[in-house]
Amino acid sequence: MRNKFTNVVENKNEIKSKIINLSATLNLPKGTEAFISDVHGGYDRFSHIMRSGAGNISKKVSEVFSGKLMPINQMKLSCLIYYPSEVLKETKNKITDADELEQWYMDSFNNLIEMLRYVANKYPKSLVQKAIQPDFWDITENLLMIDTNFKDKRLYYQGLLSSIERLNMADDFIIAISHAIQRLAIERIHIVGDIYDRGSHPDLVINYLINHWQNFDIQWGNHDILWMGSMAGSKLCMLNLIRICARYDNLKLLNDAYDIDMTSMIKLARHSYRPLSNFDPKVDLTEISEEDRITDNCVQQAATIMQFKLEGQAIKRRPEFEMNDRLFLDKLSQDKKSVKIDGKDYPIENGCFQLVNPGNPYQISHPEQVVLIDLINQFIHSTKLNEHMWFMYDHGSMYLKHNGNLLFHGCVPTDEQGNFVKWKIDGRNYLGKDLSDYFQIILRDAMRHPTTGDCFNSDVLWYLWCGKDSPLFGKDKMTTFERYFIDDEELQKETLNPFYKLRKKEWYADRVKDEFGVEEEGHIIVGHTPDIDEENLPIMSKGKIIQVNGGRPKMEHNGGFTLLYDSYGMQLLQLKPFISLSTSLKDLNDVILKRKIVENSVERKVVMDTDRGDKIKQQIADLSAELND
Ligand SMILES: O=P(O)(O)OC[C@H]1O[C@](O)(COP(=O)(O)O)[C@@H](O)[C@@H]1O
Ligand SMILES: [Mn+2]
Repeated sequence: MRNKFTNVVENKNEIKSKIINLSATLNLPKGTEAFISDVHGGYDRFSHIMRSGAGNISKKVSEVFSGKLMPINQMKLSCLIYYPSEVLKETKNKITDADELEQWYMDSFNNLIEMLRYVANKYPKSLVQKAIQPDFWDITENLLMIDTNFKDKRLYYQGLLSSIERLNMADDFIIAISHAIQRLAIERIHIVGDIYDRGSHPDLVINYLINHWQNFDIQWGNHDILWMGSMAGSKLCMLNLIRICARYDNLKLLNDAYDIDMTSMIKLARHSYRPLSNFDPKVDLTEISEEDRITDNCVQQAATIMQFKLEGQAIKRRPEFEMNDRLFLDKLSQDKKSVKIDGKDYPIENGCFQLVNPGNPYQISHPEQVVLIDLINQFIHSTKLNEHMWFMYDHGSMYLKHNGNLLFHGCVPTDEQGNFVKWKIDGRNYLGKDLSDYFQIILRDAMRHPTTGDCFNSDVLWYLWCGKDSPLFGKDKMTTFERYFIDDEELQKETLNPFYKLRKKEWYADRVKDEFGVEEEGHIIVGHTPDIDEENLPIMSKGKIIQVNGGRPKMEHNGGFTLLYDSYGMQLLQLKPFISLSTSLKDLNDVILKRKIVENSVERKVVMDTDRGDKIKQQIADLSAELND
């Protein structure tokens, strides 16, 4: 008969076994973290990086199969893991002989299970189970546990595999195992900003994260702010966003992904503007229709002019932003063919100021106002946009401290001497960490209370996009006007904040680390600036600051840099440029061009040394206290 005493003992045993499991987890090797940034809507490339475990899968394949598989077959196995459905389809087309195909399935099963066993050994069983499609868990668990060195077990193992084939589950099983390997190859993914703009599918990047990754975080980039700000009702964020969408032939994205109907804008643009060469979309013009080119071109003009008008109003409303040098519409000559800057006249190339009223140049015309109201209301109310932007908010921050490292997209605004710059706003000075915290509070408030009026929050979010003391922008000015209309490189130049020179100095890196409370061994990991060359190497101040970046789409020499941080240390990976999925499959293209060790751990790092380890230790302490009650 059960009594109270038996229950207490059982309960205590349960607590004890939890403590034992948690303590064992503390000694597992630290999981691999991947840092990537500046995705810029390039979904295919992003998915290619994710599927390859940011380069970690081919590394692990070679660890497991060196000496057993030829390099070309290792590469084939990696590709099967990255793109199981595509490779399966291609293989079935290529191999027509039934026995040969069966052999291929057998080899693939064996190799995949071996890989799964290898990547799973860092995780407790519960996490491995989470990574595997539920209906395949039982079989997978059995296959993982079997030691094929024993003859009986080998027969059992082969039996399982042939039943999978016989029951026509082979393809689904291969796909499920490959996905599980993809997931387990990286424990946590950090996206160091700029998921949005320029590329055509930031929405798919977010959907991918929603569906695939439990473990990731986002540090917002300047471009992400445009999207979150638009949802919060900032018309300036929205106009910049629309201008960039038109500039990269992505207007369709607004309708397809976010149900935002651009008809009113397109009508106004096509009615009031004629195509001009400086507004042609920045894509291969032979790949888009003439209709789309004209629409992109005219919408870009309409959005640009409305942007300059509303910017003028904001600059005048907020003298504390110190952006008077961004006022141009009141400096146009009467015929609008030149502009006076610092007392000098510059000819305007391809002007489009027909909707600018010389008597009141920053005034929005009535037809423009109608379009603005229509669009901003759609942005605020788009269900999908709200879902994605809250997702960005909930998983994101201005900066993050994780496992001893500090992550942010841009910079800490600094003067030439290395002192953090004070930004005076609302009667207070903010600098360094406080400045970033301040922007985060404003963003949260703005998103919670969307409003289309010319409010303070919206103005601050626009400043975060392009103001000189914005930690996400990190440049002295955004020369959009000059770059569209004035053929003068000097005027078009945007100068980086001194942070970017100083970050090569160790003393300065230490100053930033101190400001954010980062420990001695910690690193600072940033994104944002894509220009990597001899002058600007990605590993700075003896590895204290590391630059990751997605590179520019289709750049031939630079596919960007990602960083892996595993139990053995940190490695910076230079990626091959991503051309397209079909090229990668055809050429069996891996992602990595070069690897560079940033740091080797003296001792292999284990979960105990990580933030997750701290949480587990706390859980153990709580359970132990319960035991002693
Ligand atoms: O490449 P585009 O479309 O001309 O955009 C250039 C603008 O983008 C910016 O570089 C900001 O974008 P990034 O954050 O990707 O650098 C501005 O400084 C610049 O004015
Ligand atoms: Mn950026």
